[in-house]
Amino acid sequence: MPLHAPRSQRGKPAHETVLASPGRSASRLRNALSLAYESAGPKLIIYAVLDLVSGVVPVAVGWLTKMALDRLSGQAPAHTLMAVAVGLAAIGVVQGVVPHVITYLQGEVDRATGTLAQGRLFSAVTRFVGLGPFEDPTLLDKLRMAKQSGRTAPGMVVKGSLGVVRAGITISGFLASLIALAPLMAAFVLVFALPVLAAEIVLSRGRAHMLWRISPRERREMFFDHLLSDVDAAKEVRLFGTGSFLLGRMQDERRAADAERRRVDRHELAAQSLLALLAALVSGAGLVWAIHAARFGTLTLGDIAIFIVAVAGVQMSVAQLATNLAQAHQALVLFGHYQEVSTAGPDLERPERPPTLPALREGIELRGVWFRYSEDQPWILKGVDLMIPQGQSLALVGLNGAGKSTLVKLLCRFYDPTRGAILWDGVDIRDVDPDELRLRTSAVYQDFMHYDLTARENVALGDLTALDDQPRVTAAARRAGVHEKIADLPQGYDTLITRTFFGGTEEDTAETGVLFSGGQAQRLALARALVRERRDLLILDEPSSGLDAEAEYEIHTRIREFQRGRTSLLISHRLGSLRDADRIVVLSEGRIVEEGDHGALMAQGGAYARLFALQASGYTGELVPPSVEGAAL
Ligand SMILES: Nc1ncnc2c1ncn2[C@@H]1O[C@H](COP(=O)(O)OP(=O)(O)OP(=O)(O)O)[C@@H](O)[C@H]1O
Repeated sequence: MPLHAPRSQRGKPAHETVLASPGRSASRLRNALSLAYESAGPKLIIYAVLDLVSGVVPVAVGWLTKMALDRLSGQAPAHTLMAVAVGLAAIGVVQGVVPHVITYLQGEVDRATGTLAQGRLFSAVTRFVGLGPFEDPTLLDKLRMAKQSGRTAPGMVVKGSLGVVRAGITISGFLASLIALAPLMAAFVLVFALPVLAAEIVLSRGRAHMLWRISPRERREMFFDHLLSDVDAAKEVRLFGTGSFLLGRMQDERRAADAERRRVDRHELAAQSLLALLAALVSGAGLVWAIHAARFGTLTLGDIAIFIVAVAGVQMSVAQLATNLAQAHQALVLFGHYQEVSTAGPDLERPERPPTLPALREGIELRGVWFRYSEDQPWILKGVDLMIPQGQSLALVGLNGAGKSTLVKLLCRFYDPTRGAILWDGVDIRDVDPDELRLRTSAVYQDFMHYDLTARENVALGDLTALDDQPRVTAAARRAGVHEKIADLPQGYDTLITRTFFGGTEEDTAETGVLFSGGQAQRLALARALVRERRDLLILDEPSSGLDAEAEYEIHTRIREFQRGRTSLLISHRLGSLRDADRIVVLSEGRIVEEGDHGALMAQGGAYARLFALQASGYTGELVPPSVEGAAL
């Protein structure tokens, strides 16, 4: 079952998924512990043994203290006093050293599990075939929590579970001591312990519930936080003076989330104060009884000492057990998000035994393709039939929002058509391995990426086999018209194209990283697509929108040469750059309304001709007939 909620359900808080059933908690506990064992086996075992042994220490201290007092007060033979003192001193050493060793081992276990968990989480995220999961708010919340908790939750589960067992050992030791001294008191303390545990579990569930409820607010807060500190947003924020407005929105989100946190904190304050009061009453009553019993000689001085230590020890350990239980429970809930994301099935069907995808021979066909982003959203493509023949260049023209980029996303299988099919030489692309499909495709997207990496890496990310192949990287950069610019940089292709961070070497200076202009960054993105040589399909979605006229002309000439004999799909609002395409297709409101080459479409005098004339008039200054001016696609 796909992890992300159907789009029709998006935005609904999934509270029911937050609180795990006992069965689910047990399976999460098993998985968290096995993750910790897998990543830090021997260290985990030593950590567990030391942690559990430290649960016996308070009981041993109680008994040794009783023995020392009984010997000192003459209520027991004094010849073993020195042995008791040595025992107490030895335990003091253990109490002094072991916690530090435990803290170190705990850190080691946390680091090892965190690294393994992070690897698994992001492997799962990169396994998503399409873009749908990244647009699903429920999944984004889970992912955010999984990212936070993947690093810490397994360690917290281990710590919490060990804490529960350790507290259990201490409680059992003290209860056994109390049973030996005063069985009624033992029963009294035990009966008191149960509601404390129950209350802590209820409180912990309430906190987990609250954390899930406020997570959309935290996500919005992070969004405003990003806007207020992001260099790209800084220009508009300053020019439009939106800083205080955005800050206000950010703080509104925080205040609303804080109100929820405060409500839960107050519940916890009230409940825990009540429990502490009850604890004080129980131990007070116990103390009165013990002193009374000592006056009548029923208890020795040592008995009173161990009695006081045992009552306090049981109460403290019950509180610790409850806290550890609550922590482990919270960690298990968070671990649940991690587990859900990291074990999520594919978002789009992957065929089990896909046939190998041969090189394109005939062409790619869109057959009756209908598409909408979700059931509650309008149709974007409405029955598109289109052939992209092998070896030909096809240009796609249309007004903003016509569906051009959507069609490109379907060709790359980022989404599946809602109806109809896309066929690669007659084979439905849903039946082939998406990775193979993408290996045969190259693209520059309208919203192209810039990586805060070196110039070489920015180009070679298009095909990692080119990372150490300078001639290929240079050839791609030349085709994209960015080679000269890179060659002039302080470290050439090894220059970081960012000022965000440096490479970490001692030679780093302020000159090490440089910033590229928008057009130069676009050329890098183009080089990245062009380094993917010998691909069957090249998609260029507005590849020159940020280029100056000279660069645009030059690059389109080079692209044309590069494209010759290749299958390509080109999208541009600058119609002049498309006129040499073998075929031009006009998309309007999700339907193909015209197609042909430039000459045929101009002769037809339809939407394309009107749009072309309108654009040309901007350059020639010729008047455009009213029919053209009012034209819409
Ligand atoms: N991820 C998405 N989820 C929901 N709707 C979307 C998504 N992406 C695009 N749309 C919608 O699909 C429609 C077509 O968008 P698309 O980007 O395909 O248009 P386009 O023809 O490429 O436009 P432009 O020329 O402005 O780039 C738009 O109305 C847009 O709002």
